[in-house]
Amino acid sequence: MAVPRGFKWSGGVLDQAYEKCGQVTSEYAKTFYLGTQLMNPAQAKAVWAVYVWCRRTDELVDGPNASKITPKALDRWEERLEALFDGKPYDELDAALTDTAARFPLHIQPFRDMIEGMRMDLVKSRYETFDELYEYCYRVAGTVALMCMPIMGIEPSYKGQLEPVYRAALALGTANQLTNILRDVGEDAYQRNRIYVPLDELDKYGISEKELLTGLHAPTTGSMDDRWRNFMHFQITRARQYFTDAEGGVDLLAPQARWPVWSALILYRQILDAIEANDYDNFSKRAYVPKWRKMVSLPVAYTRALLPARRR
Ligand SMILES: CC(C)=CCC/C(C)=C/CC/C(C)=C/CC/C(C)=C/[C@@H]1[C@@H](COP(=O)(O)OP(=O)(O)O)[C@]1(C)CC/C=C(\C)CC/C=C(\C)CCC=C(C)C
Ligand SMILES: [Mn+2]
Repeated sequence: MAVPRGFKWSGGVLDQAYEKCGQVTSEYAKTFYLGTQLMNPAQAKAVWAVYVWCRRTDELVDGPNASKITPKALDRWEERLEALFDGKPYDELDAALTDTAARFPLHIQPFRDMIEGMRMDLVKSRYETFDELYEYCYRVAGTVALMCMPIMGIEPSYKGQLEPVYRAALALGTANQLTNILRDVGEDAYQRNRIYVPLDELDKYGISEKELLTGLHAPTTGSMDDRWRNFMHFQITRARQYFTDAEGGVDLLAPQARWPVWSALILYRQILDAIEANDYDNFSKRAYVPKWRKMVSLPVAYTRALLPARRR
């Protein structure tokens, strides 16, 4: 709900707004939420505010009202973004992000870029090449890394270039989104007529667009077609490479950010293992990481966060 002109966002109202952001994060993204528990309270609240803005942005094109969303609605959402960075939030959840942007050196551009990624979803349902897909991954996921970096911070004793750290951060966003895409191939094709995997790569493996839209089970056995297995093996190898590229940057983050980021990295990467374990059937099965495996991964992530690479 919009607030009256001139309303002052302060104290209790802001506390409530952040509390709501925390609730939404814990409900929709338990692992991210858990990760924020190791940060100091100001950082945790800031990540919740960013999370909620990202979730609301994604909901515009993927949520229950998605079929009614027009480019105009995204223009309006972008105006709200500009206003909230200008200190004039529209509602209390926006106000939490306004406050976050005043406390941390957030830049507005990754937020704008994410909206641009959602605009792509409104008009584009096929990607010809990996370069095109990479651009989409940057917009909807690499941007998340850029939004979070100023909140998480860099290891204080690190005196090197920032570029490798940011490269690693972008790699993690890309890896996560490629993983999302590989997990959801069937759902995206059947329910949304969307194909994110590059068409020229499908073609290289002798797979047509039409086959992908109907599912690639072998007609006699019902198991996966070998062309699809080989194609998926290639896609998974590339996604794993992005996770590996991200690893090098985690030790360069401020100590309290390392555990959450290792957790996100290790847990998301396991979705790729789960796709393999399903014999690459991402048409009739949804790859997921069981709760017990998540629980085992958290101490592993913690140990990695404590031990820099050279002592691991
Ligand atoms: C040096 C180094 C490695 C630094 C780390 C930098 C960093 C913090 C990277 C985080 C990268 C990250 C978590 C990316 C999220 C990617 C993602 C899941 C994007 C989703 C897009 C669209 O997906 P789709 O519609 O295909 O999928 P669904 O079926 O809808 O899931 C998004 C949904 C875009 C919106 C993103 C979010 C809602 C998640 C935002 C998350 C945070 C702000 C929390 C990050 C916090 C921690 C602790 C990592
Ligand atoms: Mn989505």
